Amino acid sequence: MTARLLLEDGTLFEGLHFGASGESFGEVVFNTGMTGYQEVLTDPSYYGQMVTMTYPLIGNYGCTIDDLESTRSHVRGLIVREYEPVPSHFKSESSIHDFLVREGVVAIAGIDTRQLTRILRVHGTMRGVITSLDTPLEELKRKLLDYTLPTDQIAHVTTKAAYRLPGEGLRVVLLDFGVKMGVLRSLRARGCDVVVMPAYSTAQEIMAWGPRGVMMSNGPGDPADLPEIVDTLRELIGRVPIFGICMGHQLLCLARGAQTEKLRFGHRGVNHPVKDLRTGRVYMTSQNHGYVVKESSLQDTGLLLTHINQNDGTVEGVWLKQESAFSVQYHPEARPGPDDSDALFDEFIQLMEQFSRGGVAHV
Ligand SMILES: NC(=O)CC[C@H](N)C(=O)O
Repeated sequence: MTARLLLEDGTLFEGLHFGASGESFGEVVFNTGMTGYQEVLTDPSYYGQMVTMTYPLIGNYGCTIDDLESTRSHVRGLIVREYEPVPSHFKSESSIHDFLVREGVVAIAGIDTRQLTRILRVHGTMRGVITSLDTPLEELKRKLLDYTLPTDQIAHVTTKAAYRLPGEGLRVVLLDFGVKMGVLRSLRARGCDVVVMPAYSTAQEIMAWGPRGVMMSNGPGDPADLPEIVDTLRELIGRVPIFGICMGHQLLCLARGAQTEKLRFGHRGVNHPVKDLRTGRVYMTSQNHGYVVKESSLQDTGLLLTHINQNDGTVEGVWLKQESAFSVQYHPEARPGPDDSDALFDEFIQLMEQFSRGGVAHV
């Protein structure tokens, strides 16, 4: 069975169909991880995107409940060089094909993913459509040009109601913009009493839980589309320690008056080198973002630049010392990816403890 991938610049790839049948539109992005396809498929930050994996063989170790980053898949499509229908791993519970069928994700294999990635690197991420149907090419082109990328992604992935994951340790409110299980796991591994709250919770609702700290999660879409959340954050900064990851980092910076912009092709993969400017150490990090904080806009915001990307020099972390808030553009929860930066969660715990010793009232 064949499938086609059409890009908005008119490039057409013909390949083999696998996964769910149908026609699916989204923003085409690439991920450079050798492994981690299931975490990518279930990371809510990919909501509305179609992902091509640059590693040429996908599906060889199958799928397992242990590798889920949320309860379902959020990508609009998967594009691979070769997919393996018969997985080989002791933990595998299903093939990637069966997983994609269950999740309704249309996929295409057998195309030159290096060529596709080069197109995206040169011209930037763009809209695309994967189809297993016989739609005439001209009609497909028209439909693709009519397709607009969503702007309300967070509404689709945030929790509808607050819920608590009880723990013996410090209470943390986690603002859910599309949280990955890895972030929750990292907090719970440190005993935190986690309250997960909807993205649009007010500062009053958040502080009513008496949190010792607020964690702001990863999430899909453009942070500049979320002015109400930025206003809420502005109210929280300085009242309670804050730790932001990826979308959470971008929102913290916006709340201090910095700006974000879209990268041409983003950072998605598990081997992005990041330098901690405070120590000079370089860490391998897991990343998934298309937007970035503009370094020039950090001036006069009080945000201290703490981390930069070694590949392109972009902002990877900031610190608000007086206000006990910090954030990183990358993923210390490392799902998938290296856990070099796991200690950031310990820093958050220390920050919350210090803040309490400072005797500052939370509410
Ligand atoms: N993983 C994330 O939180 C991504 C943040 C934002 N959606 C971006 O693409 O930059």
